[in-house]
Amino acid sequence: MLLHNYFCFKPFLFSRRMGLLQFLKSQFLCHLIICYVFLVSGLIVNLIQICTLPLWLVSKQLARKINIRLAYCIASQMVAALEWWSGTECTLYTDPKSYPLYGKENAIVVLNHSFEIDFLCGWTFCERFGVLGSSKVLAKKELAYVPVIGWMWYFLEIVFCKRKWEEDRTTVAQSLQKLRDYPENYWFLLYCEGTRFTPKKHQFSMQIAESKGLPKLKYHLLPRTKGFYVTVQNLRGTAAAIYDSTLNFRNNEVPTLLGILNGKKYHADLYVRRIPLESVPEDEAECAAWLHKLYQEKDGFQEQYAQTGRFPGPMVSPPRRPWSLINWLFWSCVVLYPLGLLIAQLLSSGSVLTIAAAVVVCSAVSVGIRWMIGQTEIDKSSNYGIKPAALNNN
Ligand SMILES: CC/C=C\C/C=C\C/C=C\C/C=C\C/C=C\C/C=C\CCC(=O)SCCNC(=O)CCNC(=O)[C@H](O)C(C)(C)COP(=O)(O)OP(=O)(O)OC[C@H]1O[C@@H](n2cnc3c(N)ncnc32)[C@H](O)[C@@H]1OP(=O)(O)O
Ligand SMILES: CCCCCCCCCCCCCCCCCC(=O)OC[C@@H](O)COP(=O)(O)O
Repeated sequence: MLLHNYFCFKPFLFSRRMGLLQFLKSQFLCHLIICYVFLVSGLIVNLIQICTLPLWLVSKQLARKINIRLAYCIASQMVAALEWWSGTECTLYTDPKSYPLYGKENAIVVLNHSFEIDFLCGWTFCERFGVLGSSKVLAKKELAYVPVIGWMWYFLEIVFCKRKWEEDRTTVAQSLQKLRDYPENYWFLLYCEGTRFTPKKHQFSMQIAESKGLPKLKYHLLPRTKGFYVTVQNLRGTAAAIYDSTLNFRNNEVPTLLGILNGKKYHADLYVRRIPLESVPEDEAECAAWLHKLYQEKDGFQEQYAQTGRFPGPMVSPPRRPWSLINWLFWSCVVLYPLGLLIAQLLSSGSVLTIAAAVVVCSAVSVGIRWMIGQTEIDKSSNYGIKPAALNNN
């Protein structure tokens, strides 16, 4: 019961209308198994990643390629939860001429930051275009300490920022420079809004827009331009294009990671415009103005979505691939078999103390996973964007 409460699941009554599969998907035991597989396999992968450290000295490119595959083992489990467990559908609106280039070039992705699972939908598109293991992001430093994902990112050369420009201006540029000779195609994700959308942050950022004489945005926070400028400047000649991406969900749904774990099916729509990198101005002020204009256009696309339920342009649904599921099944076999043996041994031992110790460990793991899921929740979002930078409590 205690474990159940940690996951805040709604009280559940089996109704005839609900299929057996849906019933199973809502069961705490299933969630526990999925989370156990994710956590234990993730920690094993983290350990293997540490073992690749000496290889970096001998062959950096080989070490990177191995780490791309190891990162895939972790990230694709979350993608499998979205596309195979919850059955969430992902539709792409894009120009058919750009479509063949996706996954075949390095690109900087500019995405709105309004949903708890926007990063997971991003990952799902990465998976479908074959760049999941190598995908990158400009992430807040706090995420580097999240077990499994944050630790994996260290080996993937993810670019971290403190969201304090005085400190970030050199570290971010240095990290970006290192990506210039990356051996495989990657998408570099940039949430220019810098934090997740909340009404309070929106109100605050629109005051800033007003003070700068910029038009107000209805669906976005005012974009931060410095990270965008430094990314474009440092990846010029390496990244071919900006993928201006605007995400929304059908039926005004508010998707969550807990919803995905509960097997809830959502429908994501992503509008992507491919903009050649050469068309982004080199001058800093012009580049900032270019980004502000981009966000005004993005706001227009969201308005159109709100009015009509669709984005401009033709629709395609890039097919889901079996690899994320195969990867999950592989890791399940690896980590569930020893667990089964351990449980059988525990029960046959009949020792109350050992069984109590197992329950305590199990509860601790549940609390740990619940904390990790909490990192994705908007109501636990930082104060960034509602206070002067000096007072930020990230
Ligand atoms: C075909 C398919 C296509 C696409 C598929 C989609 C996606 C897939 C791609 C890849 C997937 C990869 C990975 C995904 C996995 C996981 C990702 C998960 C999470 C990570 C996300 C984060 O951590 S977001 C937070 C960190 N990132 C950022 O903050 C980036 C943006 N920020 C910046 O660029 C900042 O400039 C900075 C961080 C570099 C520096 O921060 P600082 O606070 O010092 O900022 P500034 O100096 O810029 O701030 C002051 C200026 O900002 C103006 N402003 C606007 N609003 C405010 C406000 N509310 N408060 C204060 N100031 C504000 C202000 O006026 C200043 O303006 P100036 O004109 O003076 O610059
Ligand atoms: C297989 C499925 C297993 C499911 C259970 C496992 C749960 C693991 C959860 C791992 C979470 C990792 C966090 C990565 C991404 C968080 C993205 C995010 O949205 O970060 C917020 C920042 O952008 C801005 O921060 P704020 O200033 O809004 O604060």
